[in-house]
Amino acid sequence: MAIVSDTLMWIVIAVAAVVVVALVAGLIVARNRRISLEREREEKPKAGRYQAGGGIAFAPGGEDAPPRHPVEERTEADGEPGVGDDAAVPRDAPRRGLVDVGLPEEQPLPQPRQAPEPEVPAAPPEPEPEEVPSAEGRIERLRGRLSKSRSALGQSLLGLLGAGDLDEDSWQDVEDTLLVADLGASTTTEIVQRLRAQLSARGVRTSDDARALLSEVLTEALGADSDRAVRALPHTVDGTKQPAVVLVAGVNGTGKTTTTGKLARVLVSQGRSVVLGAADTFRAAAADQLQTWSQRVGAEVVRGKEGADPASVAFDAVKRGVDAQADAVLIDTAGRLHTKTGLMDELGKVKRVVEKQAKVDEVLLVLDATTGQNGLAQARVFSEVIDVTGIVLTKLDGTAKGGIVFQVQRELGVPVKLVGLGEGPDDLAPFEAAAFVDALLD
Ligand SMILES: Nc1nc2c(ncn2[C@@H]2O[C@H](COP(=O)(O)OP(=O)(O)OP(=O)(O)O)[C@@H](O)[C@H]2O)c(=O)[nH]1
Repeated sequence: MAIVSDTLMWIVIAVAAVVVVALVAGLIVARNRRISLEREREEKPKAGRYQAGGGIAFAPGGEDAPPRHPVEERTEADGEPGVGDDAAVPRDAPRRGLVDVGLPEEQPLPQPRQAPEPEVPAAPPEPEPEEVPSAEGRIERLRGRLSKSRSALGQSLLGLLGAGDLDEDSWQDVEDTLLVADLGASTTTEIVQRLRAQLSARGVRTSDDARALLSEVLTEALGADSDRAVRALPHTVDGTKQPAVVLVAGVNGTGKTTTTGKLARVLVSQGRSVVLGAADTFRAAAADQLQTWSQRVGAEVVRGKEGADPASVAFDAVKRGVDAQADAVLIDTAGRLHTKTGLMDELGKVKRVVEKQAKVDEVLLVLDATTGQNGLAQARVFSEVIDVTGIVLTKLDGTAKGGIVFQVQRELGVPVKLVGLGEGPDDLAPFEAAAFVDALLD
């Protein structure tokens, strides 16, 4: 009897031990599973091979954060969710699911006024910013205005290349065409070499092929991806808003004042506040001309007495811009021959004096496209004195020498940022390599 009860007791103990072991093992497995799931969840966002396709878009701070998933801004037009979307309800679905939206806090109803407020004299109406055509519109204009350059460069090149196999004489003609259009010797040699290599490699036979090749080679020679943004927007220094300072320089009559006025017009039309500095104190008419522009576009102008030190006028303009928290200060300087050392020194001084209180963000050298090779000599000297950051090529509407763009950029390493296409207030366009080449070849 005792033996039977002992055996029973051992069986019970063994079963209990097996149950305890099974429970512990089960707990450990369950715990491990949970941990591994959490790890998986932690590691997901690393997305190892993810490569962003485009640059980060920035916007000025201080604005209300947009809703996290603004349905109306989703780009999927075909009902498929895009990258980054949650399981989006397609645009064309009859009903969207529930979306959490923030409700505006209850506002107290406006109380009727007890007593009429004292009358405040009405402020004079703000001058309406004049409407400025879009960049696309300007490029269209560029197409139209470049007719002369077109016949000189694009059409002759297309005629030559589209003719099929080229002999040495024909290549000589291609070279001459590029030289006549002011592309300069080194750019011409480089372009011809590339054309020769590609023409046979690609087996170019039709005029469409020739056009595509020419367009590619010329666009590349212009540096399609150069940074051509004009630094004319404000920035912050030690928490304080600083206007962008733009210095406009060049030889006499290239179009500095006109370009300064046109640029101010574009900025003001985009809601920017602009102070113009009339640092051309040689010619009273120049300051008057800038003042007229300022009235026309709704910008403030700072000018000195005739014959005043241009550096001090420029200094005052920047000071005014800083004090008034303007967005940009555009300083128009007097025309000067690059060969006159004294005048070039004076220009260097203007920049140095301005920099005592604010960095000069953009130094625009205005070149007259009709002056061809001479423009290059000017650009070199100006660049040495004031460290040019961008070129404005004016009067492209009246020249067959648009090719100077290639040379200036190549030799100075400074991008052409703007082009002048006429005397009108809207005849200033951004320079875009592909569009420019298109305009040459169309
Ligand atoms: N066709 C054409 N004319 C232009 C263009 N830009 C300026 N002009 C004209 O060129 C002339 C000289 O322009 P300004 O702006 O006075 O030149 P500036 O460089 O300020 O002259 P200075 O102060 O004397 O050195 C004016 O008649 C302008 O209307 C352009 O892109 N195309």
